[in-house]
Amino acid sequence: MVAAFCATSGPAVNTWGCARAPRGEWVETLRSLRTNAGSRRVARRVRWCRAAAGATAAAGGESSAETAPAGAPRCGFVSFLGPSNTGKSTLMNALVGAKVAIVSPKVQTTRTRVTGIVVERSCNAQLVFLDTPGIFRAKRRLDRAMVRAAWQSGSGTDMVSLIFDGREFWQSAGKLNDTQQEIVEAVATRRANGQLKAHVSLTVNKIDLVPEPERDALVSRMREVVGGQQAVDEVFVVSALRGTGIDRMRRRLAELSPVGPWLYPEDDLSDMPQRLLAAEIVREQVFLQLRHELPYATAVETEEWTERPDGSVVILCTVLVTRDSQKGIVAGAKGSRIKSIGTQARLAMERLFDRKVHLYLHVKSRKWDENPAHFRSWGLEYDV
Ligand SMILES: Nc1nc2c(ncn2[C@@H]2O[C@H](COP(=O)(O)OP(=O)(O)OP(=O)(O)O)[C@@H](O)[C@H]2O)c(=O)[nH]1
Repeated sequence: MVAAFCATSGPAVNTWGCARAPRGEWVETLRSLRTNAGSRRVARRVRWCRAAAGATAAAGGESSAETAPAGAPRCGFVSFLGPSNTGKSTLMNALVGAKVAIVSPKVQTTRTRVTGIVVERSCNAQLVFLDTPGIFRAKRRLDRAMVRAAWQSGSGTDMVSLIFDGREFWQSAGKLNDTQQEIVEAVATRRANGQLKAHVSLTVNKIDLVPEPERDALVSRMREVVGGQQAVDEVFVVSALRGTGIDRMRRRLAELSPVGPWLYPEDDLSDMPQRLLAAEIVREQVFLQLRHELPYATAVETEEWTERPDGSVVILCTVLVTRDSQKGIVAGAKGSRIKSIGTQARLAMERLFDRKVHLYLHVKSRKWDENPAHFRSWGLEYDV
């Protein structure tokens, strides 16, 4: 039994709040490139991109930055690492100036590595951000795969930024929680034994949720507990949601980027394939609209993508749950919820793809979480 719903095209609305209009060339580039290679492939991919572009500068940020001739182009890869729900995706969207990663108040929203690309003119630098799944104590197979992908994403990038929640740190009276502690210790160990050569920064996010008079003391305390463990080179204090500290952070990361040619066309915002972006947009709406009713193992895949002569596109996405009984939760009474998910997702797609979209949604039950092919399609490893 399949529940189906079609959201036909209406007037495009800016539900994404993009700071920069998406462009046709971007969509073309998205089609021709795939980012979500397995996590071990991140380092290889960075090297391959550099070799393909004829770059000569070595990764490692600061040293090459110091010796660079003024005005030389730079290109830096930055990966984010942090506990769930600390605002990594929101931060990447803020740095890129466009919505390329989905965001929800639910933990573990990000399942795969998402790339965001931006040019920082002041340094003639292109920055490529890798947003990763949050780190948490993983028991289930999908969770384990996500956490593994997050840990591995730092290998081979020029910079790693640990994203911690400032309010949480403030509420715990200046103590790191277990996950933060684990991350700091792992980074310090990897740096000490030479496994991690990247520049490491700590980003204290959600500073808007910390009362103003307390902020300086909080950041000093964070520097103390983290810097004292030889884990980080620099601290950024930001509110990704409000945009505070974002320009400064982007500029500094650009200054630290190695000298070398840009690896993507100037207007590119991401190199995720369109089909994957479409599925992510639907998944965001499923997360936002189901909230606490969301079945754990919900996934979305794009089954069809058909271009029409009038320039519009027909997209068929399937929302996958693992049990028949969960289909009704996603569909809602008389299909009202899936209809609303479809409407919001379509509007977001029209904004992002800059064209009319006819979106069809199906809800199916399938044991997708036991299928290695699904994991691979998201760049995750399947363990047995
Ligand atoms: N007040 C406030 N909220 C924020 C800020 N940054 C992110 N948030 C909120 O925090 C929640 C989680 O944000 P995400 O960007 O999805 O967090 P994430 O770290 O990518 O989450 P995972 O995918 O679970 O790892 C969302 O509700 C955001 O709106 C911030 O600077 N201030």
